[in-house]
Amino acid sequence: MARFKRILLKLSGESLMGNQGYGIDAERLSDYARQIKEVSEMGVQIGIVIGGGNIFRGLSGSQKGFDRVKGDQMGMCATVINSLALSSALGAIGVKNKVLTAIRMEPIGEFYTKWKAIEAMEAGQVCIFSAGTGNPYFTTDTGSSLRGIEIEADVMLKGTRVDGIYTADPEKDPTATKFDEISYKEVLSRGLKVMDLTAICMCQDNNLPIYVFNMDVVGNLKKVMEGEEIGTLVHP
Ligand SMILES: Nc1ncnc2c1ncn2[C@@H]1O[C@H](COP(=O)(O)OP(=O)(O)OP(=O)(O)O)[C@@H](O)[C@H]1O
Ligand SMILES: O=c1ccn([C@@H]2O[C@H](COP(=O)(O)O)[C@@H](O)[C@H]2O)c(=O)[nH]1
Repeated sequence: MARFKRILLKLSGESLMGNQGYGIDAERLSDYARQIKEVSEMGVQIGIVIGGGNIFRGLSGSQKGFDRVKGDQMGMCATVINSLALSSALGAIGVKNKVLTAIRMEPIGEFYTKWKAIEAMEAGQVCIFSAGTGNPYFTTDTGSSLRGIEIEADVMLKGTRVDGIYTADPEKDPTATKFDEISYKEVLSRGLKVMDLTAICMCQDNNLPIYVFNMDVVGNLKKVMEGEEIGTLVHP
């Protein structure tokens, strides 16, 4: 029996690079697809948002002279590329799925509405929400909180490359210690940077719990759904 009925899974674009340092690592992509299949077979309704950090981020672009809005539009297109890659990997192993886009771009994906997404998820299809919120100056973390709230997910699972939230960035500070659970308020007051603050605030305001875990370890997504405490829960 799965711990949650409907989830919003946020996947890291950066993690999709695997060890190759750029683009999409085929092995990492198929590991993600197999993990998603396992959970879909448990009867869980799944919505997914995938980042674009392996391809382009508007903020880094603007530091190199790109117009910020155009840079963010490039970043949103990057999330569409990753979404199509994930859709293809899921399709290859028999997982029915649908790419929905926050910006009209048929026939690449259908234009997102909450009702289309819910209908598809209830019919057993995995929904991949691409192009973030459709607006510049946001990130896919915020896109995830937005879609998670809209589709009335039970939880937003942030599948990343660290195994939870720490007192400081564990990739930079080896003395950082992990929280098993933490309140939204404390994430905000400590300025913890595992997710952007807009996303945390939206989840707080709309009572959407967040669970941060390491998606790069195969089998972890199923463990989370089975109730194993392998990450960090953010709640009121
Ligand atoms: N206090 C903290 N606890 C845990 N992780 C932290 C913390 N502060 C910063 N981080 C960093 O947050 C990162 C989150 O990475 P992730 O790639 O999932 O984010 P992202 O920027 O949303 O990626 P993308 O944009 O590519 O989707 C981790 O790599 C981790 O090093
Ligand atoms: O709602 C959104 C979501 C994303 N963007 C742009 O895309 C990139 C990639 O997303 P990440 O969350 O950083 O992986 C982001 O940096 C923005 O430039 C956006 O503009 N609006």
